[in-house]
Order: sequence, then structure tokens, then C-alpha cells
Amino acid sequence: MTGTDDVLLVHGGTPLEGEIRVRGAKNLVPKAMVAALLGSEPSRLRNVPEIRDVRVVRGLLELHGVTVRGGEEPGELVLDPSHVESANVADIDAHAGSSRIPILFCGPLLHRLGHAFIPGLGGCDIGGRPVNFHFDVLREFGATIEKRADGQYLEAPQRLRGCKIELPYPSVGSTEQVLLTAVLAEGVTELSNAAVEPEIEDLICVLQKMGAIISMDTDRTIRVTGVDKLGGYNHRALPDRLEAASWASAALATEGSVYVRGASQREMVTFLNTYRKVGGAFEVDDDGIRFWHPGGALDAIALETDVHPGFQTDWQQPLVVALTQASGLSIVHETVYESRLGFTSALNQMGAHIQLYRECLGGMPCRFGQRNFLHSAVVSGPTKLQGSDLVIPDLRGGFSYLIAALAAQGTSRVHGIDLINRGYENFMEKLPALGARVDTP
Ligand SMILES: CC(=O)N[C@H]1[C@@H](OP(=O)(O)OP(=O)(O)OC[C@H]2O[C@@H](n3ccc(=O)[nH]c3=O)[C@H](O)[C@@H]2O)O[C@H](CO)[C@@H](O)[C@@H]1O
Ligand SMILES: C=C(OP(=O)(O)O)C(=O)O
Repeated sequence: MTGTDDVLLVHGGTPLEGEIRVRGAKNLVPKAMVAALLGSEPSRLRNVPEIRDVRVVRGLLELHGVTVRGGEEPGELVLDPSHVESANVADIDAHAGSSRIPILFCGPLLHRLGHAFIPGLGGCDIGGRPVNFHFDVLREFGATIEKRADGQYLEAPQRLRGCKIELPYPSVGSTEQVLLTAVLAEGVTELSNAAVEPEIEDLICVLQKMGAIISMDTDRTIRVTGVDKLGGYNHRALPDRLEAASWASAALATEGSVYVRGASQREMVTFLNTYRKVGGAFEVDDDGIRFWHPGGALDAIALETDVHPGFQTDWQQPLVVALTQASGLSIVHETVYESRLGFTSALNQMGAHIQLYRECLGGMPCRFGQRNFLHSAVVSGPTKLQGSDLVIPDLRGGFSYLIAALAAQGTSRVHGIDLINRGYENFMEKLPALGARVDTP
């Protein structure tokens, strides 16, 4: 999309009402697709959403000789890794900056080919997002890494071997890096301070179906006993709890009611507790969750983002829009990314009162407190929002701008909406289905 194609006019002031469906999680599906590379047989992945991160990984897998085709049911992919081969560096490089997933190709490609080339990563610009943990763990497994102008070149001079690793922080991607590498490494790998997000548990289920031996302790320790060979898997991806929470926040901020078919309570317990504290209502049934604004005033809250089972950082930005409609002072302490509150300046331009602070406004130990990052916010509400010209900064920030524009009086011009396709399936169809008044210029 370019030019005016990438602009959405949002005429606000209408509550979102109706039903939408979420499918497999953006933060699991592309990784399960990478896991298929480790198998000696085809894998079947179901509940796959049509989002850009899936297309990027599909392209990268195909470049490496994996055949990817649709399966029998809608949203099913069949991935056949029988003929994995080296890809042309220039072709891989065409995917530079597209997503964060390419770094997870390291372990599988080192096992299959003995070498790997990783282009520059993309992903949301919400902090520095270094990948030092990833490369440190790969070195522990025995890989060599060379940084060149166009990307990172890795080699495994011999079979990678299991090792004992402690992550400095429970990083999601680094934990996945360890899992995808340890399953075929020689011997046992013990990872402490691992991330335990639901998407990681689901990746462990995928790998176990392939023949891996992985155990998870309650103290964030994961143990993997390497095996010589893995088969394929048949797996239904867990639902996208991040997209579900975004629609929930949209229902609250627009004083509407949205049934999110496919949403699952188990992965959203922390979000649901917070939603209830703010004054949002929800009802869980076997097929999804209905979220609505029950009328009356919303309540201000204190919120700290954290690794699972804490309040997921990707839930933060959409919920902040709803907090602009709550009575009193809400406090938000973002402890996962140092720069994830920059999106609030546009909300202020629309009439919100959000003040950012460098200090940690919360009790949780945080890596950013003494380091000059505006990572805490005080949201003072309720404030009426007015339509505005908005430029989408990142995935969740972008969806938050859509929510704010829908809740505002008047028309907003939202630029850069294509970015939302990275993680929200068919949002351009879902919005009008919920009664949103949107059109293109
Ligand atoms: C595709 C995907 O699944 N993305 C998710 C994943 O991102 P991602 O896996 O990139 O996030 P991480 O959990 O790794 O990052 C958490 C923190 O660790 C730091 N860090 C991470 C790696 C590293 O090598 N060095 C380092 O310092 C990061 O800068 C950040 O401050 O988990 C995040 C935290 O739940 C989510 O917000 C993202 O939606
Ligand atoms: C930060 C996110 O994703 P990514 O890691 O892919 O940039 C997100 O989904 O909000």
C-alpha cells in the first residue's frame, strides 16, 4: 500500500457492536512454521491467520526449500521440509526489516545445513530491541557468528551441543531461540530465567508433537533433552490473546459491546482481572468472550506491564486509550520496553491528558528507572477525544490510534494503516462489521 491507499478516514463517536473472530496467535504461528524446518516429515498447522508476519515467514521458508501449501480446512498450512537447502543471500536480504522472526531460523538452519544467514530484523520500534541474548546462547551451543554489512552469518562447525544457560531477562524470543536449537542439539540443555508466555508453552507443545523432550518447572527453568531426529506435527495454534484484548479495549473505549469468537480465557486471566478493575464487563463461553462497557463511569487503575503471568506489554497501548475515559488518575509503568509510551503524544493531541515520567511509577523492579527513559505515564480522565491527523508508529500503537479515532468526536485521518496488517487479520473488514464508520480518502 502506498499514498492514500495507506490512509483510513475514521468517523468517530459510534460504539462498536457485534462479533468478530480471532484466529491463531501472531506470536506463535510464525514460530511454529519455523519449527517445521526441524522435522523430517511434513507438518500441518491449523488456525493460521492471514497476517503479514505469516507471509514473511512463508516466503523465507520457501526460499530455503520448504514447500508450503494450503491444507484441507481454511487456515491450514502444510509445510514440507524434505528438501531444505541454502537460500540466496540477496533473496533473504529482501526480507530485511520485515519482522523479528528471521532470527529464529538460526538453530533450525544450523542443524539442517550447518550454516545460516540472518538479515536485519524488523518488528515494532518500541525500544532498542537488541538480540545479544540470542547470539550469546547460540555461541553457548557451539555456533560461530560473524557480523557483516548485510546481516549475520552463522556456522556450526560440528553438531551443536546442549548447555546450561541463564537468561539475564526472561526474553520471549531468546527462550524460543533456545528451544528451537536445543531440541536437536547433543545432550541436555538447561535454561533458567526462561520466558513462559502461553505462546512459548504452545511452541513446546508443537515441538513435543515432533518428538522433542522438554520439561518446564514452575521456577522458569526449562530442560530439553536433545534427540537425533524430529518428525512433523499436526497442531491447532492457540488463539491470539493480544488481538482479543485489543478488541476488548475498543469495546470499552467506544462504549460498545464486542463478542470475540475464538478468544480464550486461560491465556487472558490477567487481562480480564484488569479489565474488570477498570469497570469493563465480560462473559466467557465455550466459543469466545463478550466484552462490553456496562454504562456509568470507568475506574482509574494502577498498571505495570511485565512478563507472563504479569500484564502483557502488548495489551498496554490499546488499554491506555480506554483509560483516557476512566475517572481519576491511572498510572502505567511499562517495564518490558523502554520506549512504548511515545504513542501517547498523539492521544494528547486528540484531547487526552497523559503525562510521561522517567521515574518508575510502580513497585516492580525495572531496568529503565535510572536510565532516562519516559516509561511511566499518568493518565488523567475522563477526557473527550477529538478527531485528528494520526500517523501510526507501531503495531499496537496503530491499533490504539484506531480505537481513539473510533471513540473521538469528528473525523480522523489515520496514516500508515498497512502496518496493522502485520498482526490484525482482516481488520479493514472487521471494523465495518462492528458498525465502525470508516472509509478511504
Ligand atoms: C514476535 C513476538 O513474539 N514478539 C513478542 C516478543 O518479542 P521479543 O521476543 O522480541 O521480546 P523479548 O521478550 O525478547 O524482549 C523483552 C525485553 O528483553 C530485551 N532483550 C531481548 C532480547 C535480547 O537479546 N536482548 C534484550 O535485551 C528487549 O529489549 C526487551 O526489553 O515478546 C514481547 C514481550 O512479550 C512481545 O511484546 C512481542 O510481541
Ligand atoms: C511488539 C510486537 O510485535 P513484534 O515483536 O513482532 O514487533 C507486538 O506484537 O506488539
